[in-house]
Amino acid sequence: MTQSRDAFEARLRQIGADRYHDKHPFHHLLHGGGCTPDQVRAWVINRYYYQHSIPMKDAAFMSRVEDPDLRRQWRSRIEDHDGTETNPGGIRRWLKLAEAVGLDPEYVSSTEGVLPATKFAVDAYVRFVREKTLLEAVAASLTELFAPAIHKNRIAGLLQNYDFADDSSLSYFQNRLKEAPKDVAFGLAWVLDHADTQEKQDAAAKALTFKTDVLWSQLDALHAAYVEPGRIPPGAWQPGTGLLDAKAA
Ligand SMILES: O=C(O)c1cc(C(=O)O)c2c(n1)C(=O)C(=O)c1cc(C(=O)O)[nH]c1-2
Repeated sequence: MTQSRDAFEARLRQIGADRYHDKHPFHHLLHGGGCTPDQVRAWVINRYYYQHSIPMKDAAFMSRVEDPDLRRQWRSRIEDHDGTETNPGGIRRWLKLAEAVGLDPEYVSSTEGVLPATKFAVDAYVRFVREKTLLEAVAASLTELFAPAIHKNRIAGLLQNYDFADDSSLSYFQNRLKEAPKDVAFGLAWVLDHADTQEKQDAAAKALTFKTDVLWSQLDALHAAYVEPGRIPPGAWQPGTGLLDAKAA
């Protein structure tokens, strides 16, 4: 049976409550101050791959949209990450964080050393958005409903626990707190408007579930490689490499 708008929204929110990556042990370690400097670096290197792929995902989405009003709404997402003449954009802000934790931003932006599972998961998200219906693509972006809470926790946890954390190094997250709410309000309303049959509601819920898997599996890979059991796959980043100091020396 097709759910009411409110019941369907509650179903989507429950997916986040059950499966969002704020529950992953790696995030508890990171936000609680339990990560070593190298574990923080590994997170920054791998998460960069997500950041660099998000605008490509949004461009893939826009390339399939025929409605100029929807494209107009969507394109600010690309500018938020890639920047404009007046805004450095999220990718540059992420590289500031990379420098603050002692990484060479050129190394990080080369995406060498990214874990294979990170690439598989993130590339699967871009492919999903390229190939599935527009409804499924927008529904997959709705994990951002749950992101402001994790960004707030992260800012507070990093400021409290790590010397590298300050307004400049954490500017990526401060900005997302301003940018994400408008995106997600639009995306949620669009999904609620367009998922008007049971079949479409099921497909949207499945897309959001898929996206929680994309996020969770990245942290599983990070945890296995750099925390427990510490099995770094061939070709992935080795602590002691890709550092700023090495470049200065
Ligand atoms: O730090 C996080 O936990 C987190 C999660 C997510 C998300 O839920 O997909 C995004 C972001 N951050 C983020 O910064 C971001 O720009 C973003 C874009 C998207 C998307 O799917 O279009 N998700 C996310």
